[in-house]
Amino acid sequence: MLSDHSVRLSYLITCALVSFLVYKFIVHPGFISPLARIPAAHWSSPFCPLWSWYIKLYELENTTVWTLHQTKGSIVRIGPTELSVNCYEGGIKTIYGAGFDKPDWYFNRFSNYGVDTMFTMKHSKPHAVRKRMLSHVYSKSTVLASPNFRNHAKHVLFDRLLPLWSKHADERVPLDVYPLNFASAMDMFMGYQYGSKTGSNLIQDVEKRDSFLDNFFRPRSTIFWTTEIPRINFWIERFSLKGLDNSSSVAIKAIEDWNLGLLDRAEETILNAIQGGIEDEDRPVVYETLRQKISELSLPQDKRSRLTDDKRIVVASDMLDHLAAAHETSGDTLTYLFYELSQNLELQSRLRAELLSLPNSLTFTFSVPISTVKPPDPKALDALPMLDAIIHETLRRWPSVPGAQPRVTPSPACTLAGYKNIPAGTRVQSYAYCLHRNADVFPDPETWRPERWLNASPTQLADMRRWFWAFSSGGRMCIGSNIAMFSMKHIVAALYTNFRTEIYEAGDMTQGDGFFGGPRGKKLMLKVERA
Ligand code: HEM
Repeated sequence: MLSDHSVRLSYLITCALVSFLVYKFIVHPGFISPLARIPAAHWSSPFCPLWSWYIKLYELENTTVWTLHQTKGSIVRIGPTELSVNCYEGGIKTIYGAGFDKPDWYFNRFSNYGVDTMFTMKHSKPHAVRKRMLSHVYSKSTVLASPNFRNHAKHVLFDRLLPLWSKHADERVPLDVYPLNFASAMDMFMGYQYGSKTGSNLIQDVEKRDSFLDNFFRPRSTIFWTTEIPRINFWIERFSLKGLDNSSSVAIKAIEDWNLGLLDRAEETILNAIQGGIEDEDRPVVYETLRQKISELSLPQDKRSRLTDDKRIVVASDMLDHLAAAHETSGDTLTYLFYELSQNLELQSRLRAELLSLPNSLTFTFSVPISTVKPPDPKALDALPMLDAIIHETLRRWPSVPGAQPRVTPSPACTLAGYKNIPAGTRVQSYAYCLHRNADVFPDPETWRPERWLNASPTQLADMRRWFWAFSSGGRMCIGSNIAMFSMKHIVAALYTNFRTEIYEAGDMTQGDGFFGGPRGKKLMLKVERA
């Protein structure tokens, strides 16, 4: 039998515990925390993350958060310690401009081989070291002046892409550009990354393309669990239940192994180059740069040294991240661009006139040997206003990374969107999907209208540039934005110099609601005609 004392003590302990829990999980987050003043997305948001998990799991996040910003203002509390911020001053300028750290979310979702990439690094100091290694190779001046890129782009366009489109035009067979655009973006990028010989040829090798895309997209079905609630997956794996989806692990492993194979071939190219030299086109520009910086070799004396295993994996992890970043984002952008342009023949004619005004236009015929083709001056191509406006408008209306880019507030507390004392450790995020729909900056935001970039006053244009967030902003903004823009410009210029397109059959073109945002229907069949 328990004594009266023990009963009273147990009673007191229970009361204290309940009071503590009520205070910690209800009173403090709902009424005392500085976050309590911020409009809540849902009545439960201050107390538990279930609502936030729900909109993510069911792929409703971007659209729901945008609806909330329209009614509740530029800052909304999505979960107990999770905020969405949709403004420039006190918003993206503070969060991303000041370089708030990244949460584990990035490592959980984007690390390769179990090691960090530049993209997944949490803290700004190690990130800055890695970024310094790569910023030169991805700078606009380097990309525009690169003999590798110039020769490789000519090869991809004139040997692979234009002949394929010509065949569809001549035989009047509709072309599904959805998978092809991933291939075009990938082939363009990987020549710069690993060299023309080692890089992919997914435009022509359809079997490899299908297998790569299947492996690449398969883990998406479990991405919510592995990134938002990784502990659940961890415990399931621990109890030998094989994780939530074993086929995802198999797919990830296949891609990681493929990338290691490419990396080893690029390594051989560098080691062999000491004897025979190396063609510009075959130089693995990005790989060679990072390999050299990571291994701290001082070429050419140490050119024969191989990377140690741990350094090889560090380089491989970043290389895989870059090729993944390059093909999906640019592929989706090209698909939406073709979708919009194919509904506007008049704009196609204006674009074609601009492209044909280049001193060396990208005109293609089967009878002209590729060795005699002189591609346009990179700076002249880059400066074409209509081409630039069409790509910018596509990235605005259909940003291929529309979703949340989470960061963690620093210590001491900060002010966001006019709300003071936001505690350290709060997850804060903005969405290109929402920023790009600000009607004060982009009137009639749902309409794809490239002219808005051409006709804006200098003040409007400055405002549009501040709110244009397709590549993010600040120290963690996309390092590949220049090569992405330049690759897409080459592809669009080559195709619309030579062809006219109309939609033959489109799948559901509604944008996927996640971090990435490709068309849900995964199909865009075009009718292609010679211009
Ligand atoms: C249309 C094409 C592209 C778009 C729209 C795009 C968009 C973005 C965005 C929004 C971010 C920031 C994401 C975040 O912080 O959550 C980012 C980061 C990044 N992107 Fe891209 N990207 C594109 C192409 C590329 C290409 C071609 C590369 C190849 C190098 C690349 C490599 C990266 C890397 C390495 C980061 C991480 C940067 C860092 O943390 O410092 N991206 N990209």
